[in-house]
Amino acid sequence: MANNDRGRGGNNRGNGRGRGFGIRGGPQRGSPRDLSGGLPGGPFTSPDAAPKTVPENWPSNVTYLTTPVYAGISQRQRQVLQTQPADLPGAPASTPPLSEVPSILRFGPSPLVEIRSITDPNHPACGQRGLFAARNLRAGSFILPYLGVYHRGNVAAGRPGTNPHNKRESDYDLWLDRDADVAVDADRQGNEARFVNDYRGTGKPRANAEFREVWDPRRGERCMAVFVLPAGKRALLQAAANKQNTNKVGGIAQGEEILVSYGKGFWEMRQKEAASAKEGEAEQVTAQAGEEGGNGGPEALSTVPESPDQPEAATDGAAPGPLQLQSISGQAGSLKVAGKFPTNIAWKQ
Ligand SMILES: C[S@@+](CC[C@H](N)C(=O)[O-])C[C@H]1O[C@@H](n2cnc3c(N)ncnc32)[C@H](O)[C@@H]1O
Repeated sequence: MANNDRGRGGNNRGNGRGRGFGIRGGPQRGSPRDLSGGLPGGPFTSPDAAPKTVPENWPSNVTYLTTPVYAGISQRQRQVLQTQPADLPGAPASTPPLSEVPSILRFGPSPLVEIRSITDPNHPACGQRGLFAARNLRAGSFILPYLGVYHRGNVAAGRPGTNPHNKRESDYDLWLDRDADVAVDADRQGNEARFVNDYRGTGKPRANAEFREVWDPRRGERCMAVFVLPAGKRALLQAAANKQNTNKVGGIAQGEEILVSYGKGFWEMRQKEAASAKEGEAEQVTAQAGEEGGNGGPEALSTVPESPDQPEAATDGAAPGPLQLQSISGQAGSLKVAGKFPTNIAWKQ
């Protein structure tokens, strides 16, 4: 965690905000941009069916949230979250206001996404769940907030079991504000956003979505959210040259999996964990072999995952650039580094 420098870093206030999302000189409070996914009338105004209280395929052992839960964060931290970064003491004058979630966004299951079980044996998260687009989602549009338990981020850093809100390490813990030491953990309580997988190993060359910090005017508070990545410059230029409608460039097609980049630090930490697990197992095998007179054999180690190749996400069809989380926006987030390296991993790239 401590060495994961993605997300809201120590000095990224006003640094790169607005890139790729069109908020430069953009929305003021009370005048949110259209982030509604590009559907006529917006997806939030015309629910398809009677409101559901829990999304389809929601796991019974996880509490479904429609607003965040707060655990162990101070009044001061809460105040920071209830302040636009531009209004924080010391923020550069150029800091733009955060984009706002659509003010008509309803609380509860999102009509834009579906949680699906992953059954494709080639998918590295096979046997788990993933998040899929239930409709065509326009490039750059807001998908849904990332809800969970707001907690002190560094309490559990490197010390599993020390975080009062969650005694186990979490694979769902996202930095909300590193400076204020607040993270959001959706391990046991969360919404559909907790099912967003990383693109690595899925066969997709890059992410099609990202975590981004936003302002929620319904609650007067900042939160993390999942956005469709903006269309790449090259694709836009290409479309313009072909006299195509540039509004239709990029985006996520209905039925496609929504994939982000968790950040290099997340996977690096898992590689380290896997390596030390491998060492630990090797030592155990050697010890057992000594005790039993056997040789342990390579099968004893076969469940330890191979080290993944980690291609960097590019922001468009152009040559791969720096990690997507950095290149798109200073508001982008990454999963905190905690938890175990997935044992079912099958990296193909
Ligand atoms: C935030 S959760 C994503 C949802 C998860 N698949 C589920 O069903 O709950 C993060 C975990 O999903 C798995 N995962 C996500 N993307 C992956 C990928 N590209 N390769 C391998 N495992 C992945 C890993 O176990 C990771 O710790």
